[in-house]
Amino acid sequence: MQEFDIGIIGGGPGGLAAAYGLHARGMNVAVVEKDLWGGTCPNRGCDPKKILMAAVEAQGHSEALQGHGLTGVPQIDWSALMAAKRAYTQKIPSGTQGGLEAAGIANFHGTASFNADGTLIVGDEQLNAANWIIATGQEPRLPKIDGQEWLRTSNEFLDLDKLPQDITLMGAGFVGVELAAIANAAGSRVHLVHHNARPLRAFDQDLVGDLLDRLRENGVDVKLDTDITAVAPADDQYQVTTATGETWTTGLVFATAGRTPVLADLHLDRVDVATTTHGITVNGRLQSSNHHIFAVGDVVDRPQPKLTPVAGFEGRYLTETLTTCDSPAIQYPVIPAVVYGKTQLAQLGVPTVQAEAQPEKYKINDLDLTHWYSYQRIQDPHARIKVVVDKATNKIVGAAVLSSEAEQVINYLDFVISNQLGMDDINATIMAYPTLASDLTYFN
Ligand SMILES: Cc1cc2nc3c(=O)[nH]c(=O)nc-3n(C[C@H](O)[C@H](O)[C@H](O)COP(=O)(O)OP(=O)(O)OC[C@H]3O[C@@H](n4cnc5c(N)ncnc54)[C@H](O)[C@@H]3O)c2cc1C
Ligand SMILES: NC(=O)c1ccc[n+]([C@@H]2O[C@H](COP(=O)([O-])OP(=O)(O)OC[C@H]3O[C@@H](n4cnc5c(N)ncnc54)[C@H](O)[C@@H]3O)[C@@H](O)[C@H]2O)c1
Repeated sequence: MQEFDIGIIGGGPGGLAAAYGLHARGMNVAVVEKDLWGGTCPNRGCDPKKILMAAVEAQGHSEALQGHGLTGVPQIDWSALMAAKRAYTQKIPSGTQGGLEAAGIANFHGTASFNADGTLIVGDEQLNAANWIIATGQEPRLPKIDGQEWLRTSNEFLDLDKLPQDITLMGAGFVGVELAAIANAAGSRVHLVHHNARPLRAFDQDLVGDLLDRLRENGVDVKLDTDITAVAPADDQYQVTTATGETWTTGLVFATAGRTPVLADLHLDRVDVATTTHGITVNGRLQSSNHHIFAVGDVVDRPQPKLTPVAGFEGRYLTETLTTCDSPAIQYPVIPAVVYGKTQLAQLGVPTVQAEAQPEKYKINDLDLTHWYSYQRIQDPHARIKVVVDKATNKIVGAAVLSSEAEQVINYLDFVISNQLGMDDINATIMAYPTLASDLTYFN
């Protein structure tokens, strides 16, 4: 039996943030990982996806400048792009584990499960800790349809040796829309199929509509209100069937219909940890129904979006909580969300739908940016922002942005909102011109 102050299950962004923070505060910490050290984000999530997106973005910028100074649209060489991605991801697990070793943090590779006495089994090892942190993340959900066994997931997409000429994505959430943008840019015919009329439902629906229009213009077959009911092999391809009897043949079908918490191996029933279908139930201190077991990251049942910076924020919060008496409940700052692609959709702070419902409190500046200098310069085909302003303070409290530059604009606005800056503060700052940052002056 090995004894620790804190045992952390899951070596992704949430678990690692907690591990390094608690170790720095003098705690004797152990981390357990069953698969790839580093977790989803750097191995099969954000980072590999964004490497593929680099080529997508470059192609999008080149397309926009055809007839405006550039000729010839660059084509994506999938094998070379995948090699570039692998050159990055292959180093992640060993590099992450090496970092733990170098810091002197105990690490165990294997699947962790609890015993009824509250100790943890990892292969042949038995660990005991005063407190535990569960950071086991989420995994792709496979919808229950005929031929479920033929469905692939984002894990396989982000490591495909060869991209089929035709693919089908089942679900138009973050993952489905981003993979559609990548496959479309790389030359595949993409069917993006969503079961209801509200894809990316957490985002401003006008801007989601604009984004889907852009995908359609680029050749993506977007099907809303369409239920895929069966997938069956057909020669070396697959036949897809919908509830209305529509069928088509496609190279591969990917389930992009959401993710589900990774709990199965843990035997949480043995240690009285309450869960829902959305993950581990926690109080404001990220403490589960077992007061010695905490949870962070994607595996937590909470309303905040499941993103890497949120997992890291929670990990750092537990560093405080587990080393300080009477720490307050977690308070999240505003959280930016970005759907990447040639056209990016980003959102932050008070949602436009909430602002529309409270016209006495908020005004919305709905600005078509397409003809603004920053976007004309790069010939961005469609750029729009909705800025939510609190009428009482005249300060920006939220925004929804659609453009090829939305990821940058949303981070500038994050800085403005998080620091409660007003237009006077913005105008008092001299920013390099002409840049996206200097546009901030004109948003309110
Ligand atoms: C395709 C894709 C793209 C994404 N893009 C972005 C993006 O652009 N920006 C962004 O902010 N977020 C993005 N995300 C979300 C982001 O990856 C997650 O929010 C983040 O990884 C959550 O971190 P985590 O530590 O909670 O979980 P994870 O990173 O999932 O880590 C959990 C770890 O726990 C391990 N584990 C599970 N069970 C056990 C067990 N019993 N014993 C031991 N170990 C166990 C797992 O193997 C895993 O390594 C993306 C996700 C996907 C799938
Ligand atoms: N850029 C980013 O930051 C980024 C990228 C990818 C993932 N993520 C994170 O990972 C999480 C999971 O992403 P996701 O896209 O897997 O989930 P999601 O919940 O964002 O989207 C899944 C979508 O699939 C739909 N769906 C469910 N069942 C379906 C079915 N049978 N047929 C068709 N559609 C169906 C759902 O209505 C939903 O809109 C996100 O919520 C986000 O927090 C973030």
